[in-house]
Amino acid sequence: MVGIAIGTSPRIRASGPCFSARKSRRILSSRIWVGGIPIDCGRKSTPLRCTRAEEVCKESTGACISVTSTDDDTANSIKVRELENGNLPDDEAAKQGIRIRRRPLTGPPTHMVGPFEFRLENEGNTPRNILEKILWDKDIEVSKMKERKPLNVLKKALTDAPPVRDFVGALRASYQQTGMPALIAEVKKASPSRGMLREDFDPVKIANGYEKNGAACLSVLTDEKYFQGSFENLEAIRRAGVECPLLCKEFIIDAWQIYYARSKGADAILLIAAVLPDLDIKYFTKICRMLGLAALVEVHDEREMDRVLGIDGIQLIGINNRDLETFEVDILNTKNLLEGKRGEIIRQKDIMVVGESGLFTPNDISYVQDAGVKAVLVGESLIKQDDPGRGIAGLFGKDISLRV
Ligand SMILES: O=P(O)(O)OC[C@@H](O)[C@@H](O)c1c[nH]c2ccccc12
Repeated sequence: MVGIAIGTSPRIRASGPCFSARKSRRILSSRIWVGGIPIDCGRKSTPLRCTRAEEVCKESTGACISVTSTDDDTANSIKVRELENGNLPDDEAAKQGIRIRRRPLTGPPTHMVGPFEFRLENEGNTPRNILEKILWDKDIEVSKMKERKPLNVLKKALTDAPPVRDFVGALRASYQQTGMPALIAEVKKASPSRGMLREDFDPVKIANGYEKNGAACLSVLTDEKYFQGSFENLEAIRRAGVECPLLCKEFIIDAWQIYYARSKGADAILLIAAVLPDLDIKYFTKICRMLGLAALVEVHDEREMDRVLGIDGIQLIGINNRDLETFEVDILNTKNLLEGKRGEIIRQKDIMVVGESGLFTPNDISYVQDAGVKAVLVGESLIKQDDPGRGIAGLFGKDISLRV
């Protein structure tokens, strides 16, 4: 049985993962059990399992700890079960067809015991594919960032953020004016699937070139480790006076990241259905609405599309032609997912669909347009050109810039 305390109580007791905290609700130490062996993880917090209830708690406390009510209510008993078996969120995700595990089930493979580093690799702590690896690293990165800037501090910084721009409005306006899919042009230096895309990478220059040549919106990669992007790039582009609304291209797994993106000038964020269960998508889109941000909800297969179509209030769906687990690209995917009943629902709901990835030629653009997309997200084929901005006319087969 697990005893958990909240509010002014200083102690949290748990069987299984064990956390202790003091009044400030900052983690002092954590101990995990690996195969029955207790391992102290030191004073700094290791990534903790964060569930919906905790996100809500963190929203108000700005702290990252695993707490819940002492009341013996339903929420509490769910929480207790989570702590006991340690993998309820993944079970929930699995029911929705999500194969990606958000964190190593048995903790990270490396542990320090005294001066020695031990690597205990097993099925539960070895990522099964690149997407899983990215997310496990992201989880650690985000918990460190949150320690440095808790949510309550971050929220205050929002007042200094540049005003939000209408991302969906800009896409719709461009589509209407040009009769071609609106372009979200991506500022992307490298990717795990394609390696280095552009050595001489000047994000502001590239962004200006895109804007001048007819992009409706821009997408800026902010992940450093795998895409060599950064939040500095996002901020710099906004500060340089680029008017196109900006999508923060990040692996969002925590509400905190949405506030952070906004504080850095984002007008839209990406939510990946292959990673996020429905509850997260609902919760994150709610936060987006609160902050005035657009959410581009990305799907890759029929099941993800059906899940997302079942969620109210989604305005923007991206169909990724690239499978993020295998990196296979097939633009047929866009067509398949828009056929029949799904296409009808999308039209009824007036959802704007964005065709993403693997678009290189005017033929590709008309192919996805015929399939029903009203916007496209393009990175590689533009960024690799000598002049990425001027590459736009080549991609569309005509000049789509209407700006003087
Ligand atoms: O460079 P491409 O093939 O034109 O793809 C752009 C964009 O679709 C791709 O970067 C992307 C789509 N969804 C993502 C999720 C995470 C990182 C990157 C992506």
